Amino acid sequence: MVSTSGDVLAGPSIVSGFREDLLPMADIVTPNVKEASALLGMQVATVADMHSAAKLLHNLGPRNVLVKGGDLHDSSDAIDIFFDGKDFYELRSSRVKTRNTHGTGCSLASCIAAELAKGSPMLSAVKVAKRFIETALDYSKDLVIGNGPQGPFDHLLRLKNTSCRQEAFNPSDLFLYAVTDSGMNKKWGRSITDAVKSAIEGGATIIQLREKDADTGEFLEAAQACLKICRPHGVPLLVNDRIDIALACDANGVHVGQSDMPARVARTLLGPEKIIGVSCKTPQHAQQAWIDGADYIGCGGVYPTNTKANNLTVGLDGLKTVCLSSKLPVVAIGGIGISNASDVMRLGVPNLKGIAVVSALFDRECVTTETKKLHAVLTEAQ
Ligand SMILES: Cc1ncc(COP(=O)(O)OP(=O)(O)O)c(N)n1
Ligand SMILES: Cc1ncsc1CCOP(=O)(O)O
Repeated sequence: MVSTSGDVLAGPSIVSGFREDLLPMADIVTPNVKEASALLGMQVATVADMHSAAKLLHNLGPRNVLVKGGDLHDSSDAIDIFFDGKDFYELRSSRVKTRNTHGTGCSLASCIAAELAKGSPMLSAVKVAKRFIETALDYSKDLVIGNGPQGPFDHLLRLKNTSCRQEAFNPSDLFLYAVTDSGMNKKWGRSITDAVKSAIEGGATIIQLREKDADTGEFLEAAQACLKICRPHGVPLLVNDRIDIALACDANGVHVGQSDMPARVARTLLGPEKIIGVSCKTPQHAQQAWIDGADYIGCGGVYPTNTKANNLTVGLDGLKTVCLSSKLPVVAIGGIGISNASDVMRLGVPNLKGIAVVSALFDRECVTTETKKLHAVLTEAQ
């Protein structure tokens, strides 16, 4: 109805057609703030207005409403308000600085439709679409095409040669998740790079650097060296807690806890392509992680552990409850090793994708041997 550039594309008769005929039939309506203003005859200029507009538009009949706030430039994030008639969700993505925004609304709506056709629930479809648009905007932000105030963005990025870009997150990478510990490596007289090399040799599918004692310079150097080991094997490397280190070395992503940098802020800082994991002990944590744009959650301690002091044990029941409430893939953590890994994997919840382990790999003499053994147990339990 009103393009991102502000051009009015539909006159009054079309607006009333929308209100009276189309909206009552729609599963979702996705107006930008100018379109919401035109449909409702009110000014929609703040996030609070977007909430009111979503509710008023919902009263016109569509099952779901997404009011898009990309044109509200006073926020550093692009904030959209999703309303399903019951709950409001504030969906954020980082604002990509570019003039190439022509076609974003149509692409977002098409992407939602495609996700729905694949069987996704509405809110998941909206979230996937929003991430896709953010990625495409970032991908095409520097294109120079035409002379107008706005340029087109390139939504065919996935069809192009993207070898220089990071691979999308694959939940099956969570299968055997090795989390390093500087104290344990010191105890066994090995460097962090040797520890990572050995874990990969044994079959670890993703690595997290959890270096609680390292100072910043030392941590960065270790992360850079570990990346050189991980990349050729296609094993993602995540950094525990330290968004700055992940950014500085261009790691694949981060893992954050409930008292660390919120995942929503981490997403803004890291952009759409990096992997973000969040520690969750409750369904509420899991719901928030999903809203905040995380890629997976780590749930535990499943069993008591000496590796993390004062850590609450949630047990297999707690793990199952979190998995069942989570829309994101889950990796179990805490006290897991060869003797109990199959009990965890046989929990019977499809989004439980693997186990994350510290001491069962690194508080051992031979990391490669222990990783191989654990890999075999997991494979058997699949
Ligand atoms: C995969 C995974 N899950 C959970 C954690 C725990 O993270 P956090 O709660 O931030 O605690 P610390 O690791 O920082 O002590 C994790 N690291 N990895
Ligand atoms: C970091 C962390 N978060 C929850 S439990 C835990 C420690 C896991 O270590 P281990 O595998 O040695 O029990």
